[in-house]
Amino acid sequence: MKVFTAEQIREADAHTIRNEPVTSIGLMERAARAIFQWMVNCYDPSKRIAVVCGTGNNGGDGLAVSRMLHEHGYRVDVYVINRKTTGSDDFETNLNRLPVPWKQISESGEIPSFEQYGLIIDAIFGTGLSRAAEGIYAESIRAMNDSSVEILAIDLPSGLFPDASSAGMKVVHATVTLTFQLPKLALLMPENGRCTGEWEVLDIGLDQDFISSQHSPFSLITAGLVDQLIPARSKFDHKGNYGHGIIIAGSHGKIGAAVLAARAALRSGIGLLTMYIPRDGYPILQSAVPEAMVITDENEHYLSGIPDLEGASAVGIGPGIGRQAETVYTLEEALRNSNKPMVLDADALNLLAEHPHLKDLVPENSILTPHPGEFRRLVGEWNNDFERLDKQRSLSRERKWIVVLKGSHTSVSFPDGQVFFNTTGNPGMATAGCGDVLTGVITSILAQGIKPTAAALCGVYIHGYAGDLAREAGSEAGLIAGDVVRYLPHAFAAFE
Ligand SMILES: NC(=O)C1=CN([C@@H]2O[C@H](COP(=O)(O)OP(=O)(O)OC[C@H]3O[C@@H](n4cnc5c(N)ncnc54)[C@H](O)[C@@H]3O)[C@@H](O)[C@H]2O)[C@@H](O)CC1
Ligand SMILES: Nc1ncnc2c1ncn2[C@@H]1O[C@H](COP(=O)(O)OP(=O)(O)O)[C@@H](O)[C@H]1O
Ligand SMILES: [K+]
Repeated sequence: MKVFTAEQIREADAHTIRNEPVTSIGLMERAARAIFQWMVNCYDPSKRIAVVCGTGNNGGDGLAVSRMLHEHGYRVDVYVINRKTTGSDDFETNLNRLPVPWKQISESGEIPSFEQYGLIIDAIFGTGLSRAAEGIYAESIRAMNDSSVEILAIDLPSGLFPDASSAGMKVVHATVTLTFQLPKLALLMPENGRCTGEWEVLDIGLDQDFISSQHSPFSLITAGLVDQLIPARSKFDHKGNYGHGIIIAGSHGKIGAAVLAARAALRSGIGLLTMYIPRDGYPILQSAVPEAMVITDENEHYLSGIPDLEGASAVGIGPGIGRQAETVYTLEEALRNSNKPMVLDADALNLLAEHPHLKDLVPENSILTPHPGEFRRLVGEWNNDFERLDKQRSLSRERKWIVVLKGSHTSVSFPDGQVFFNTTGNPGMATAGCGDVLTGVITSILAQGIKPTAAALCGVYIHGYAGDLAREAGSEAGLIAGDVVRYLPHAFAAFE
């Protein structure tokens, strides 16, 4: 699924109106109906609802939803902010159709007490926001946020720019955002998490051919996409068909990282797995993961040498390796000896940041999986998440790397400038070791002969999906990295 800019959404609206054909007010009615139907499934009519509208088309949506709610027995109070001049045509039409009286919120008047309501619908601004909300708009937003009432935002939380940073601006803190047809970039940015709440995309029937014809560098990773990319196994296959991966991991006190990566790799379909670890990890790894072969470094506590990488179909390096001076040699030699894309994670990335000359040795199309802290060490500071996204895309373009920037909606950037945002995963995965599991999953899929771009997308999606299944079976707080491994088979089952 593509992510569109506000401009592209406007064009898709206009194209649909011209070509379907449907009137502009007809399309607004459809959008409002989609919101209304979603609400009917979630809220019963006992909830008293405040609908706060601007005077553009987002406000028009709010008025149409108010009418539908009223007709179905919901108690709605409609507020319009600052109707000094006339609103958009469709706003005015819907104001005339409104079967209940409405109240004005003006610069000179009072802001209603929202505490009396069970729900606030935010229809002040959508994709048409042209500057920061100020004056009575900002005050209304503040009053909505200060109330303890749930807020449902239509299309976007008001005050949020769809395609640029809104850091420091007054923005509605929605509990849920129902956005039309396609997601907007702002919904994917961690800095906006407090404003967007949970969000969902509602189909309003915009022209699919037009949407397909439009280029966007941004997309979501969906189950449908993963289904197309993930390899099927066939009846006469043997383990030689599924690759031989080598994972270089662990140091004294962090052998668990190697165990997690190994278990995850084996649970992700790899044919053969060799783990390269410091010597004192040998009994732990062999007993914890008997399915893996183990080669040990001559050093007891940390890595200082390098295994033979000849014959490996993929190499992953980094989980728990630490930053010992001798381990720089391990990384450097692994990079020098690998003639194909690798997976680099954790301290391998920190060592790259500390020894920048090593960056030139990283094979093209390698997959780097930094969390934001590791990413900062690689590229420096950023002022907001849009700038962070620019830095990620630049790093991918300049170095020809696939960068997997981890977090909620992990972003996967390709050397050609494309970025895919993940749709699986949950805050329960913000716990030690989940990154090591991801390294195991991606290395495993890469070892099976899948292109690095596809391996990164499938790995990220399935890792998050396994985390979601683990949450379903337990809870967010109780989730540990081992649970993600445990649910990997169930996650893969969805694609067999
Ligand atoms: N036919 C269409 O184009 C459809 C549009 N839809 C709705 O229309 C919305 C976009 O509508 P609009 O383009 O009218 O824009 P909005 O309703 O988002 O808001 C723009 C209006 O607010 C004013 N404005 C912008 N920033 C302001 C600020 N900081 N302070 C004060 N006033 C400000 C603008 O001058 C304009 O009048 C979408 O988000 C969606 O909710 C949906 O009804 C689907 C169909
Ligand atoms: N709030 C969240 N929502 C979705 N996924 C998350 C969230 N927090 C963490 N994750 C996922 O969990 C993993 C954590 O990786 P990382 O921070 O490297 O952990 P560690 O270094 O402890 O192994 C990443 O894949 C990340 O995308
Ligand atoms: K809104």
